[in-house]
Amino acid sequence: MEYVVIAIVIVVLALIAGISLLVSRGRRTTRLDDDAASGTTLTRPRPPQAPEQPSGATASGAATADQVQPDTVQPEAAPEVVLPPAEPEPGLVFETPLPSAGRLVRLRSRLARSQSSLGRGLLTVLGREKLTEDDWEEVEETLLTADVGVAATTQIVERLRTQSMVLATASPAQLRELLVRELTAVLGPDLDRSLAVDRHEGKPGVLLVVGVNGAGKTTTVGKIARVLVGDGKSVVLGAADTFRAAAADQLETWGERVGVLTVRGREGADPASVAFEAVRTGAEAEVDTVVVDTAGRLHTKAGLMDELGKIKRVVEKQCPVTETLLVLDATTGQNGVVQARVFTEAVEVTGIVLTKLDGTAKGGIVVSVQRELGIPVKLIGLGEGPDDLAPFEPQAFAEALVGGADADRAA
Ligand SMILES: Nc1nc2c(ncn2[C@@H]2O[C@H](COP(=O)(O)OP(=O)(O)OP(=O)(O)O)[C@@H](O)[C@H]2O)c(=O)[nH]1
Repeated sequence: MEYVVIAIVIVVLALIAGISLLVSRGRRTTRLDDDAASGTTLTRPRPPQAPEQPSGATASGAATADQVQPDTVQPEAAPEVVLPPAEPEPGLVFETPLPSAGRLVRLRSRLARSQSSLGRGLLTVLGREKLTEDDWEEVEETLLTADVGVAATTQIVERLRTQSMVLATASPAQLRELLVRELTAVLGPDLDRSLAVDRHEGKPGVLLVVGVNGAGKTTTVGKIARVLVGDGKSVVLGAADTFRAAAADQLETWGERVGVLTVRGREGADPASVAFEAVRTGAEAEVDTVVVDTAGRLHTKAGLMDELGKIKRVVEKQCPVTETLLVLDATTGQNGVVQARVFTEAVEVTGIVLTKLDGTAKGGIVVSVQRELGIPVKLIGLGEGPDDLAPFEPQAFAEALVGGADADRAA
């Protein structure tokens, strides 16, 4: 009799284990409300099933944490439980973006609008046989129209003027080379543009992303996640823009595509608590980087300072904020720089992301933004595609603006 009872218990347990395995496999995301601070929910994509995963596809560290561990010890008397194969869920194969190095070169044709107005404009004038005062004025005007700014324009014109003799005899290729050199010089080639996103002293790097709504902030956070995953890092995203519910959905979708966990708040939740939770989760999962998106409502400067200051203070109870990126829309020109200043006064910005450079002929804005704010441009947005975000490289950028035989073909 005892044996019969034991056998029944074993069969029941085996069935329960089988059913729970099926349920967890079928889910697209895992809700972790119990783990979360009040007002916060976490979702993470299910790790891809081995047979569906293309070679090279990987999930970042956090996403693998909830993999189901079926009980491997089978009691002798238990009958075999045959589970039907898990239904493959469409769209759940994680993407592995290419590493970020060299992206600007690959995307240089996106700067075609700036290239034709700035680069070609300058080459046309400087290619003239003998440069008159009118020609120099044209050079100046071309640079100013491209938003290079007065100080840098003066510097470039002065330096070019001292090389008039060289210009007079230069071949088109030499002219391009000279122009690339002068543009590179005003782009701050020696500025440190590395992103402080690595783990340090046993804690993840924390990247705070701030900026005016509509500048492309949430999109940029999603693209940054892809850059980091492409560069082999594990990432957790924090959707601390709780002002607009769609922003969190948007971010979650970006995260899901590359197997990155997103920590989000319920609508209207305290942004600082979401940021705190994201960093706590990232620290526990021992990921490399936690990227936190923030709301950018430009209500009052005091309000903005309070909100960003609180997020930073609360986050830093666990880990220091290692990088604060300000997202700016390149198409807003000087207006954008004025708005940017408010953010730089509210929080210590360590780098600029200039978005929508593909949609403007004013590529010179990189120069003026850096000079006016005294902060290096670290990343540039060159389109709406998921991998249209590139690390900023002064020389490659100057080359793209001036154009060469290859660049002309690509454009
Ligand atoms: N052409 C182009 N469009 C971009 C770029 N970056 C972002 N965008 C677009 O800009 C629009 C606004 O982007 P969001 O990420 O929603 O802007 P946001 O700043 O987060 O706005 P909120 O979520 O309201 O705070 C979207 O249509 C993006 O696709 C870029 O580099 N080039």
